[in-house]
Amino acid sequence: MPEDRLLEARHLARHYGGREAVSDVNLHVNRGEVLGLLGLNGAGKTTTLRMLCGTLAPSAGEIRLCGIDLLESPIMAKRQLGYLPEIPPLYPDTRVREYLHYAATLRRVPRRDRRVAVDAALEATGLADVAHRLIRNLSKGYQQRVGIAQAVVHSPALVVLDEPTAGLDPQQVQDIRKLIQRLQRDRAVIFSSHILGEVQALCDRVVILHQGRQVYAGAPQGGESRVTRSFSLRFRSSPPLEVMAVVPGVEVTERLSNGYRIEIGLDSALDALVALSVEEGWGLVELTEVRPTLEQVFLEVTTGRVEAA
Ligand SMILES: Nc1ncnc2c1ncn2[C@@H]1O[C@H](COP(=O)(O)OP(=O)(O)OP(=O)(O)O)[C@@H](O)[C@H]1O
Repeated sequence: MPEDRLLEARHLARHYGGREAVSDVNLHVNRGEVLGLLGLNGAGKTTTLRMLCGTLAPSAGEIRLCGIDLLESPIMAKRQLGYLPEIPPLYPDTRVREYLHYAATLRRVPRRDRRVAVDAALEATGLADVAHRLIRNLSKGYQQRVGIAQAVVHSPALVVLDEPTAGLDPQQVQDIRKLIQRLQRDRAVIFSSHILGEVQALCDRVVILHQGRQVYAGAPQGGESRVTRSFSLRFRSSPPLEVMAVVPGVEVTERLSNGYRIEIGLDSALDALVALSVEEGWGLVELTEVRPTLEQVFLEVTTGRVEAA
């Protein structure tokens, strides 16, 4: 495993009763990176993040945090990460500094280091001016910052944030996004969102989950690692749709002038199609891979609609 790899999860799965909520999710994040987990409500984001953080046991799969196996050495592995759940674990009747001091104690920061650790977390999250205030009296945006401060008070290498901007007003959303970018500098961040633009703006890499399955892993611009690949084909003498539709492993998704746009699962299907074209004398003049944008991938998997690239 590369030295800078702070988290690696392989073949993660989780069932609730007999129902599969997450299946065969593989992801990693390196130091200095932000990884975005994108998906609609119910896609499996929270279930995945809870498994990564050791608060929910996977039904299958393995997780390594800074090289430490989470299932074999949970206490040591969990020291490496900070976690902000979807509902921040705040005590509204405590003051910000008092609460962070408590969080540092829970995180086993040595007593002599706690004041410095709390000051650093207050500073990093822009809370120094409200350190003496009751959490109950803070705005939702500031309460979310307190939630992030408790996740970083023990200086973890990896920070996991579950929908950190949900329910905030546009200004508060901007503030939290800037904060995520600052956190990334000397550690790694994983956060979940159902907002495509947010993930594109903040992330180095994106994983899209849909109905518990990983349907995309790659760059925020899109164009990589899809389960199926898309090609446009043009012919001198285009075969009829009925003929194209029965080529094994090839799915026609759009009719083009003198050709088709197709989806294939395996490269062998493409080889077979090219061979057939030669055999039948269709005169294949163009074969181009169509690399969809992240927006197209997201739309396609969430609505079942294929948009022209
Ligand atoms: N404790 C549970 N028991 C049974 N089913 C659950 C449980 N937790 C989640 N699920 C189901 O598992 C699926 C994935 O849920 P999960 O909360 O991980 O999705 P999500 O992408 O985080 O959605 P949201 O954005 O709404 O939180 C959903 O169908 C959900 O109803």
